[in-house]
Amino acid sequence: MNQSKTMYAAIIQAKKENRKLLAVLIDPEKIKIAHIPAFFKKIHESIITHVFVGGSTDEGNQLETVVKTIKQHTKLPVLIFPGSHEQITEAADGILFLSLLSGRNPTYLIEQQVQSVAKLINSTLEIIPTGYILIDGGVETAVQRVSKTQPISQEAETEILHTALAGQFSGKKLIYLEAGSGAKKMVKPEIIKKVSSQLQIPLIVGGGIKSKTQLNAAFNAGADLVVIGTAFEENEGFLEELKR
Ligand SMILES: CC(C)=CCC/C(C)=C/CC/C(C)=C/CC/C(C)=C/COP(=O)(O)OP(=O)(O)O
Ligand SMILES: O=P(O)(O)OC[C@@H](O)CO
Ligand SMILES: [Mg+2]
Repeated sequence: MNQSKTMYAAIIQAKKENRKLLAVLIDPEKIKIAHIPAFFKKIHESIITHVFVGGSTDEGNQLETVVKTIKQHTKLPVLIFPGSHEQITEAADGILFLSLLSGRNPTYLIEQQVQSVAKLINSTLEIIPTGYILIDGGVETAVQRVSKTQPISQEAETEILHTALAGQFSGKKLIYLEAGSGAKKMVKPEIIKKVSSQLQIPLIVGGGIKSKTQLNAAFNAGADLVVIGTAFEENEGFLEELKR
C-alpha cells in the first residue's frame, strides 16, 4: 500500500530545497499498541516527517500489527527499517532495503536480501536500496550483536567516506550513517560533513541523538534525514520540544 512510489522522489526534492527531514523510529518490541493514538497526536504537532518501524529483533512478531495500527492514525509515510527478512509487511508504504556495508558478514550483505525476495516479489512496497554503515557509538549496540560485525571507528574518517561512496557507486539510493540505537556518542558532525559534502545521494544519520542541539548539529553538518528512536521512548517531552 504505497503512496504511488513517490517517497524517494520526495526525499530527493526535500534535499534539493534543503528542507530537513526527521523520522521517528518505532521499535515494534517496545511500543504499546494502546499508546499509538496518543503518541501520534504528539508526532503530528512536531516537525517529524517520516515514520520508520523496525528493530534489531522482533521477538513477538509485532511488526505487522504495529504498522497496521500506525497506518490508521497517520498520513505520514511509513517505512520499514528491517533488522531481518522477517520484518516485512504490505501494510507499510515502503522498505529501506538495507545492506550492511560496514561489515563483512555475507548474511547482512546479501543473504537477508535474497531471503526477503519471496515476500517482495509481488509487493507494492516502495523498495529503497540503502547502504547501511555502522559507526562506533561508544557502546556495543544491538546491530553489532545481531549482525556479528564491528562498527567503523569514528577516527577512521576516510574508511567511512569510502564505504559511503562505494555504496553510491554500487547504486544505493540512500546512505545511512548509524551510531546504533541508544549510542552514547552520535556520529560526529565532522564525519557527517565530510560524507555529505562528497555524496550525491541523500544522507540519513541516526543513533544517540537526544537533544535539539545534536539534531541541529546533524542537520547543519549535512544530514538530509535524521532518525530518533530511543530519546522519544525515554522522554516524550523531547518530542513536545520539537513543535512545528
Ligand atoms: C533487506 C532486508 C529485508 C533486510 C536487511 C537486513 C539487514 C541487512 C539489516 C542490517 C543489520 C541490522 C540488524 C539492522 C537493524 C536495524 C534496526 C531496526 C535497528 C534498531 O535497533 P533497536 O531494535 O532499536 O535496538 P535496541 O533494541 O538496542 O533499541
Ligand atoms: O534509538 P536511537 O539512538 O535514536 O537511534 C535511532 C536509529 O538510528 C537506530 O537504528
Ligand atoms: Mg531501539
